[in-house]
Amino acid sequence: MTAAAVGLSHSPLIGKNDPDPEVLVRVDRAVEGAREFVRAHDPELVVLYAPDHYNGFFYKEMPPFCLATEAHAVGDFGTSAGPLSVDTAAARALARGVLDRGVDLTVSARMTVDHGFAQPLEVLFGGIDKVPVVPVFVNGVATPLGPVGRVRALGTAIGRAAAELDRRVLFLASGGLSHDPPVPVLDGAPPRVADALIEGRPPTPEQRAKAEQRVVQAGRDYAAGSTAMIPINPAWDNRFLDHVENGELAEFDTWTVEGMAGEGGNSAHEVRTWIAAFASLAATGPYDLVSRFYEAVPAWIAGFAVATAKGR
Ligand SMILES: O=C(O)/C=C/c1cccc(O)c1O
Ligand SMILES: [Fe+2]
Repeated sequence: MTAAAVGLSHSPLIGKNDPDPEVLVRVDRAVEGAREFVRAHDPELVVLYAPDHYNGFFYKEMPPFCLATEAHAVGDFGTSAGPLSVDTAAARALARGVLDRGVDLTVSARMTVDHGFAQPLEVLFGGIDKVPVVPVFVNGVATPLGPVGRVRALGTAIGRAAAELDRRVLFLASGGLSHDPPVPVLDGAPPRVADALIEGRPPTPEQRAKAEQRVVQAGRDYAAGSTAMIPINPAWDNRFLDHVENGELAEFDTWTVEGMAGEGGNSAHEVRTWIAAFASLAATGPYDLVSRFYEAVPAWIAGFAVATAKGR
């Protein structure tokens, strides 16, 4: 089996609240490098690990992970709406393989996903329906969260199961690194907000537009430094990338939920997608990092990273 991995930060503020042109040039160059890497790998299957931001998963039932045998995107923040081209047979095989290896997994036969899934597919493949994909939701937003070691176990089990498919696979992670966007929190939320987070009633277009405008404004405030949000933490982000580069994934088992939020902000847990993807690649054999890019981009509320790796 030939396997590769890409880690890619997402931000719904890309194109809506952009940083200085020289930052954009550096990011674009890194993203184009990832596109070339993916083109050269020419994956027959993409296993996409991404979080959700209360568009598909709600507190009525909030699984730590969920693998989809079918999925459609809501089209938030201007990303595409509609079905992803899920490889249902491969998804079922991976779900079976994960459960057989003793890792509990929720399966969805109709998963709703947001920009966390749609953006990396658009950026790397030109659309949400261009490549056979198995979407895997990894909760990185809605506390309480379990130990990071369980994410690594999930990624390892998926990697081993994927190896049995005997296809060229790309493990793709969407999210992170350090960042603290104004995603609502259930704890202490006013009853109307709590009800929305629990029940997940679809917002009206007006409600969605208002919520998205709030995030855009937060990006402006973050960039201006006039905010109480936890700052982007380049030292923490680079420590994270060092461990990924060196294949020291077991190190993340010692990281705590509280420590990660304290150092990297409440959405730093999105790095769980990276841990899952690189654990999947590591489960197929030793890997080498091919490229690594990092830049703190407050306008996007993102410790923005792009990394590519392939099995030896
Ligand atoms: O409000 C949301 O749905 C998400 C916002 C956001 C902002 C910046 C970086 C991210 O990873 C996000 O999900
Ligand atoms: Fe996010």
